[in-house]
Amino acid sequence: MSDIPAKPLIAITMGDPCGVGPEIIVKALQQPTTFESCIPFVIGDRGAMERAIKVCGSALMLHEIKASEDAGRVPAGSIALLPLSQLAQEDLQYGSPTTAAGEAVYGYIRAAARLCLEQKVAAMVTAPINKESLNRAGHDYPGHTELLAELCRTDDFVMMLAGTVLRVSLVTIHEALADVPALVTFEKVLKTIRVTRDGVRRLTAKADPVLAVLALNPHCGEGGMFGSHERDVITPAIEAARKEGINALGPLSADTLFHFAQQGTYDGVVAMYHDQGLIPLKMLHFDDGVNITLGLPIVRTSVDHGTAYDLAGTGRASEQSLLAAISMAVGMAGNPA
Ligand SMILES: NC(=O)C1=CN([C@@H]2O[C@H](COP(=O)(O)OP(=O)(O)OC[C@H]3O[C@@H](n4cnc5c(N)ncnc54)[C@H](O)[C@@H]3O)[C@@H](O)[C@H]2O)C=CC1
Ligand SMILES: NCC(=O)COP(=O)(O)O
Repeated sequence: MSDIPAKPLIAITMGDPCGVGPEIIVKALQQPTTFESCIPFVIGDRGAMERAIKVCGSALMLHEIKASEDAGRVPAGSIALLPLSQLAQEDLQYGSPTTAAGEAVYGYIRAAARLCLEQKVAAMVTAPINKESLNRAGHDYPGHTELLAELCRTDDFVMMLAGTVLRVSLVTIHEALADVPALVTFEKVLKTIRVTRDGVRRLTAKADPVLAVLALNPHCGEGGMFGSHERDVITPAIEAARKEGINALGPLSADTLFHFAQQGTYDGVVAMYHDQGLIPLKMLHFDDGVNITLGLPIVRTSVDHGTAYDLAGTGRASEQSLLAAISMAVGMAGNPA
């Protein structure tokens, strides 16, 4: 029997205390509509959240809770906060994350994942972190995605960014461009197609979504003149996926594909590397884009942007992507895989 109440409990991790995370959380939780579909609470730091409330000129109060199940009992007009750190002033300097901040951030993510795995909350939504400070604190992960995959003990995870029109998943994520070709293997392409198909089914309720699989090289390698990944790796992976009944098409040239994808021709796009997929995604969906980790046994969504140090402390960062991430998490939690 799960402890999750009728309205889903959503754990929001505060992210880097030196970035815009705390502010966009306050701005999102200021909107009464956020509470219509879920019970959100924040896992983070009191000092950072109090400062964010001031920065945003908000009338919200902080209400500390001791356990996730208390989140539904906080008075209206409050933010439920599960405090997991007590950072010092020097760890709260905008734009200058410290090792202590990196350690705190790690604690928020771990705690949220554990609550999801124990089914005490329906989903976790993450505010942006600084990956360098996470690593400086001794946690050697390129981002939330890989950390969560390890906590959930799975290798079959995929990063997808989704907006109202485009959904793009990535075969390789945070890798130096020079390393990408060696990492685009038959197994990784096939796994990404499979996990993307399952994810798109869950997001769209379409039984047989159409997936466009991108080439790695210009003009799909131009018959081998500009590379052989299309012939040797990507086409065989698409063929294997099609034999499994997955409606995957390609390889398709990345330069033209997004023109058609933005017209709604495909239900999902499988890109070979980070910027190939995320530049068009953010061109179209910077405001409403959501980062989703597919393939986990838990629901995790996130904003599509980073710590935005240039805006931290101004109250000007947009909360739209966080609102979309909360809404997506609520939808996914109500529509199990
Ligand atoms: N999910 C996560 O935890 C993510 C973390 N990052 C981390 O964030 C840090 C900074 O990364 P950047 O590449 O500079 O990307 P960034 O997204 O932080 O900033 C890029 C540009 O977008 C603007 N921007 C970002 N969020 C905004 C918002 N909510 N409203 C209005 N404008 C916004 C910034 O002001 C900046 O001009 C890095 O340490 C990176 O690893 C980046 C992406 C996702
Ligand atoms: N570019 C997307 C990104 O950096 C998000 O990474 P993660 O922290 O969600 O793994």
